[in-house]
Amino acid sequence: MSGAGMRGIRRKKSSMTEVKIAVLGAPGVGKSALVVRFLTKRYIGEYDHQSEQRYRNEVLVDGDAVLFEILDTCNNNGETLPTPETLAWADGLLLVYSITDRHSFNWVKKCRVHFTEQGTWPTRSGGTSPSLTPSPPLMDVTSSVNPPMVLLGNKADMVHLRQVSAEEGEILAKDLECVFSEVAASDQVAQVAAAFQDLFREVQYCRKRCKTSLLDRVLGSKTGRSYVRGKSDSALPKD
Ligand SMILES: Nc1nc2c(ncn2[C@@H]2O[C@H](COP(=O)(O)OP(=O)(O)OP(=O)(O)O)[C@@H](O)[C@H]2O)c(=O)[nH]1
Repeated sequence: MSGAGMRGIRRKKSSMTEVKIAVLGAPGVGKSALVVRFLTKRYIGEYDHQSEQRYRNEVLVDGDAVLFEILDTCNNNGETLPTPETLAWADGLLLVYSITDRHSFNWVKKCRVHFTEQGTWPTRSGGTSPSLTPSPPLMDVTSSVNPPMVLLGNKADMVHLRQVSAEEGEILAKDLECVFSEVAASDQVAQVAAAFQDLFREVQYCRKRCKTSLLDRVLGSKTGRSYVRGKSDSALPKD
């Protein structure tokens, strides 16, 4: 990000919130285009397909600087499902398909089954890939919870080639209990940024919920809290 772009960001290095996001999807759905759009506001049209890329950048969310670490994954054959290492590394997942590619939508559906089979957000003490440092434990690994996710139907500018309806995206998002939107990395800056920011808020909510449930357990509290996924923390009832 340019110096000018960073000028408005309040720098609180020591206490800056960090978030690790893995961008997952079938080949060619626009993963790199979305990441580059979010971090630089630019769209360059052609991107490296050979290897996964990692980015670290500060971005302003709700008035605070957040350090985004983003893994732009590489799925060369279109069959590979997210590895346990990637899932263990990430705080949140951006699941991407292209509205012009039915196979890419099916790939995300396969991921959903894959998560269910795993039964839980993979344990943080699991294996680490050589290039990835695991985050500290986020939540109780014995609980069965979906990872914080956002589902994106990319290439929404190509409606004439649409193969997946918006309704299908909404249904899948309901299933995954996550926020959904259709975007076009090629045209939209704000909408793409909003998707990453929504995911960050989901991760923050999860972190808070994890702390709360631990506290509940320690204090023996029986009070339950409900959460409407997709709402920002500000929309949640105050303790
Ligand atoms: N029309 C249109 N094309 C897009 C959009 N987003 C990405 N593309 C194009 O789709 C192609 C693939 O985009 P990438 O960002 O490389 O896709 P990827 O998912 O990272 O691809 P792999 O690295 O092969 O997995 C490129 O030619 C992009 O320019 C979009 O919103 N609309």
